[in-house]
Amino acid sequence: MSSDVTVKQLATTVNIPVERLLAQLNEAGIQADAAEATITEQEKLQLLNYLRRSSAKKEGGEEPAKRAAPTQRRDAPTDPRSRGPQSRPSRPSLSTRGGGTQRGQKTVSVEVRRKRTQLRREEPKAPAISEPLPTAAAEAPEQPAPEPAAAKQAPQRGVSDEQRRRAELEARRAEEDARRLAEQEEQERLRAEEEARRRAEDEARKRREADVAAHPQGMPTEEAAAEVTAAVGEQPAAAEAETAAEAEAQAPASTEAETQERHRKHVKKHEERTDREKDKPAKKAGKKDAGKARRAGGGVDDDDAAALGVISRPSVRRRKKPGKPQLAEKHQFQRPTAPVVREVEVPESISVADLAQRMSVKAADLVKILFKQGMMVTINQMLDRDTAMLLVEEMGHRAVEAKEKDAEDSLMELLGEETEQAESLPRPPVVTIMGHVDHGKTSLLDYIRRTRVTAGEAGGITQHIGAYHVETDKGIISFLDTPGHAAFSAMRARGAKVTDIVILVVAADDGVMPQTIEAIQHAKASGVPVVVAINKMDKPEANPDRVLQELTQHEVVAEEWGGDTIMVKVSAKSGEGIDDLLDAVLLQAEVLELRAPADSPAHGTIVESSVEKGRGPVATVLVQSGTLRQGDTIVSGSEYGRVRAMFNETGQPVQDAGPSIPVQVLGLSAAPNAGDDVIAVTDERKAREVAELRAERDRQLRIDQQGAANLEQLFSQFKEGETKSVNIILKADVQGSVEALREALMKLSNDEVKVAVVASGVGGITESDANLAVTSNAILLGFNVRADAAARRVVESHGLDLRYYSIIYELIDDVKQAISGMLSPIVTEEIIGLAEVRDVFRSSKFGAIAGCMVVDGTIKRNNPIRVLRNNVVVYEGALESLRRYKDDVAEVKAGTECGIGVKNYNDVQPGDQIEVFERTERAREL
Ligand SMILES: Nc1nc2c(ncn2[C@@H]2O[C@H](COP(=O)(O)OP(=O)(O)OP(=O)(O)O)[C@@H](O)[C@H]2O)c(=O)[nH]1
Repeated sequence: MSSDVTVKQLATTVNIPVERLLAQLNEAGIQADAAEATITEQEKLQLLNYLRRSSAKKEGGEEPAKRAAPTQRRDAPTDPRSRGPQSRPSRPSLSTRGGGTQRGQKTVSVEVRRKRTQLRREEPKAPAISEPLPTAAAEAPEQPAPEPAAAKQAPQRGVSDEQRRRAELEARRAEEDARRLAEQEEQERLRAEEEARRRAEDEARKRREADVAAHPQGMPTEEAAAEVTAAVGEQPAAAEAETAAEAEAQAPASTEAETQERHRKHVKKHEERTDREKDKPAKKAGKKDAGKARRAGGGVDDDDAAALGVISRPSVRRRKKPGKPQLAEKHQFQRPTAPVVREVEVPESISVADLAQRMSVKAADLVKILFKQGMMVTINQMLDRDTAMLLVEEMGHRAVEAKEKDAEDSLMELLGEETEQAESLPRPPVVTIMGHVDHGKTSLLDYIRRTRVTAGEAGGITQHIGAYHVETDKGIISFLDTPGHAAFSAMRARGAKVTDIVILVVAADDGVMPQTIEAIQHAKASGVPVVVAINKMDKPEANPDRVLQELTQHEVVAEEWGGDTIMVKVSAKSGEGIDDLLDAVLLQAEVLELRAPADSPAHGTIVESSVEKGRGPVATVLVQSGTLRQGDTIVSGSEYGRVRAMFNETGQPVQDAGPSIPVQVLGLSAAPNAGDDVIAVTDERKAREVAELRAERDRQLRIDQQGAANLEQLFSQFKEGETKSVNIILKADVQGSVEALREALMKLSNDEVKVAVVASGVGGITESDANLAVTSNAILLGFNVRADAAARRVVESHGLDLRYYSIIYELIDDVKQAISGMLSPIVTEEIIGLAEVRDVFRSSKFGAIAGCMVVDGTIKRNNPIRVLRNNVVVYEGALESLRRYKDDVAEVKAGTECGIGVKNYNDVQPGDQIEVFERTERAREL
């Protein structure tokens, strides 16, 4: 076969214009001026050499021979035609193409080849493929043909790179998924392992598939581009095909090896994690399994899918799942930006946890805050109200004192419910008689009682129990047996609204007098209707019209004068008009429509009480609603008890008493006060609880109102001549001091003021001393001794006056000056901190350092101190050093450890206390 071709044929073969080929031939020194000119094989080679030289010059001016070697070496593994001298045309082909604007493309192609070369470690078939080289060289002029192909391959290679990256990304994501899933397959470990293995296999297969899918598309295309770019002519096609096939076989092989390695690592990691984390909920794992299965099947994560613009079914499901979190995010977004200020109700005492809950914060946060403030607390520790309120304010909320719903409240609530439920029936009126002195109140009450109260069989003598009831033809009336508005207003002041109707007694011979007016005012202020009894009508000087007229001036207008007040002319002496009066009262009661339930627990008021010899506490109870029965447990004020017996106003025992009926009750723990309420309760324990609560409240009230024995108060009272004795309880460190002080104090007594040392002794002030001070209204004086914690509690709760002294003169002088009312400005000592010595360290440099725990207040570096041993002062001085760890500090708060060095005192012992105090002076106010 002749290798000679015409220029046209060659131009067609290499796909360049004939003119351009002719120009190149001419430049190469080959005579060819027409398309039909024949080009010999020799001329072809000549052209090829020319083109190669030309390319070399353009690329760097190097000689082709010099440059050939590296080119060959580089190309050798991939391009079989580069082997041997014939392979050189491959470079000129590039050069030819690379001239001018084509250069960039050429460079890209070379890079691709190199890349592929790196992937292919072996080139066993290179010699075989090199066979067509001469042909390839001969075909050199045909190089322009690959140009478009190469140009097209560039984006293709880009796509293949993208695919490879994606495949790798997939692999990585699959691994990540596997890891996440593995973490959540705890309780179903075996199954999870099995499944993970299966999934890992799936992934590996998928990755292989992905790689295979990526490489066959990418590599051969890329390879073809490289081959086409490198080779010229059609002959290399077979070799190229082989190379491509080889690449196909090779590249996945290496990728697969890597994949398998990754897979092995992944499975191992997964198993380790699975073993490590077994305690997560199986449910979660199950859910994740489902997701895993989906992902394994889909092979593409949602993110990938999104990146690829693909929405797979699993991804749709996964998108659905975060629905709630999305909502939550929405809420979060809408969360108010301003701090939420809560109104926090703070009871007397509250645990840290409860307080945190009321503020909707973590208990641990409160513990932290308290810790910063020097309080070491646990979440279950109870905080007092003051601390809790400060804490609430600290957290930015508003603290309000909680209104405690105590036993009393709940009892009253229960009573209210029961009263409401019971049927309300008409009840008798309760009457109080008021009027001016000597207008005949007592006489009237006595007359009614004497004539109306059915006397008991035993002696027929009516009892004075503070109230009685009478039975008339028209109904029952109860009278409170303590006349006068003072008693009435006293009851009112105690909140007892007992009276329904007031009988205002006005002596017909005396008319309206000052107390008559007061009575009118009291009755009106209370909204209680008045029935006027114009008394002493039997007297000749009686002038009822004058009474009517005077009453009118005080807006009490008789019916006959156009008003609404019933006025009855009576005589307590003769009994005239008494029935009319009772009728009038019942008529008024009718108007008032008085009703109360009878079938419910009793609720009433104490009218009178006393302690009688042989009977114990006796109380007259006016039942206001319900029925009081013998055997009932009642609570009255701060007393309680079981109704042992009940008597009526004639002294006869009764079993029960309904609304508006007064009875005398035996069985209370002590005599309650007039005006105290009486409540029947079903449970004695509850009665006691309420009574104790009230007793405590009363006690506190008394303390608040009166205060306890106070030196300043006593001394100020001396001036007013109200107090004639000063009671003192004296405790000192040694007997000598006690005696000396006692004697000195006794000498202070004079004719006007008596100083009484109620008790004295050696040692700290104890709880018993403090209690004695309470009962004897005494002042506590400690000389070189201190009160213990229990004593301090009593002192605080009763507001006792407790003073500490270290100098006898000062103590005596204080009392003396106080007595003489010449107290100079008061120098008070306030103990601001107390530390307990836990351990003592000896240092040659610092002497004895006491390792302390601050138990109360704050230890301040510059304040004076005292060292106490068993509550007795053993040293007074100053601090040498105050340290926290190695730092010198100015102060240390309660609950914190510190190191204390006492100036000039090295005898500190574990168990000692170091108190830090502050002296303040203030002017006396007398
Ligand atoms: N003639 C006459 N004297 C009466 C009548 N009522 C009371 N007295 C007399 O008036 C005096 C005072 O009567 P009391 O019943 O003590 O009057 P009181 O309002 O209770 O007086 P105090 O308890 O001091 O507030 C007594 O001497 C009675 O005897 C009456 O209706 N007619």
